[in-house]
Amino acid sequence: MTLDEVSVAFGPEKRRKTILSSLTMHVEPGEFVALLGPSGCGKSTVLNLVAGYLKPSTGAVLVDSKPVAGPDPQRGMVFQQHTLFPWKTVQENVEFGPKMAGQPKATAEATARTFLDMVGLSKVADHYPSQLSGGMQHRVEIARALANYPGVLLMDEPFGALDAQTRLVMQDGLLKLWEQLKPTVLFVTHDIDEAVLLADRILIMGVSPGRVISEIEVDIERPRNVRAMTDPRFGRLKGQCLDLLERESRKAFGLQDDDDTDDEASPLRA
Ligand SMILES: Nc1ncnc2c1ncn2[C@@H]1O[C@H](COP(=O)(O)OP(=O)(O)OP(=O)(O)O)[C@@H](O)[C@H]1O
Repeated sequence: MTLDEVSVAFGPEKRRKTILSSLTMHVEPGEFVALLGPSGCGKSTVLNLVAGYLKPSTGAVLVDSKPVAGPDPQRGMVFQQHTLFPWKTVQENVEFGPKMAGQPKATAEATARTFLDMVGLSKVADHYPSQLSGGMQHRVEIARALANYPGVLLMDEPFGALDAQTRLVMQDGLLKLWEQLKPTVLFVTHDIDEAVLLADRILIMGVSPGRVISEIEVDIERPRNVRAMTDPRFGRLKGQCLDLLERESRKAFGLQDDDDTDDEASPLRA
């Protein structure tokens, strides 16, 4: 997946606001990349571009070396808010995509069962979304996206609304699913721990206009689980992310940078 010199601007000509400018990033097939950045820097906009919900004002968005022309089930999106069909059961929600893709009824049902099993929800297949907890609904969302066997999984703060415990379970589950299926993942989060735990690489975005300002390789071996958080490298990587994000967040809020006089020590110089 490649975004090449992408810019996005919204609004009428006189009050046009540039959201992304000359943004370039490349994600290898099967790579797990997290996007971190201050609120409003354009993380969701990047996902919307790759999903095909939005076209760049300039530049190119390529998946499998082809320009993204519009939404495609091969690029599955999982949001923070729930988007399940409330009138369909869990099973029906998950088999919807395979059926729309033309799978025979029995095959679509089997595909849905496979993915519900993977996310540990076979027992509630005949429940309606309203009968499930928030965490369970998220697992259905993930099963629904995966049931299309997407090459690319786009996740927009998928666990942002969950309590800390449920979040750990979901992160562990996602690590396992990713190991099994190896989709390319672009994962937006505000949570530094989550980014370090899950990603192969973290892209830090800056504001005004949004662009990638730095990238951090996560050199903690896989397969991983939540215990990776106790690895000494985890703390070091977290510190690097914090330094970069703190500076960008101050900028986003229009605050003076404490380190302006000490540029040599700035992590941005690394
Ligand atoms: N359709 C639109 N029309 C006008 N402005 C938009 C539109 N979509 C996004 N924006 C603006 O683009 C900027 C970036 O939004 P985006 O949601 O991509 O940021 P983000 O980094 O994901 O933010 P957050 O972390 O708060 O979710 C914001 O200032 C937002 O108001």
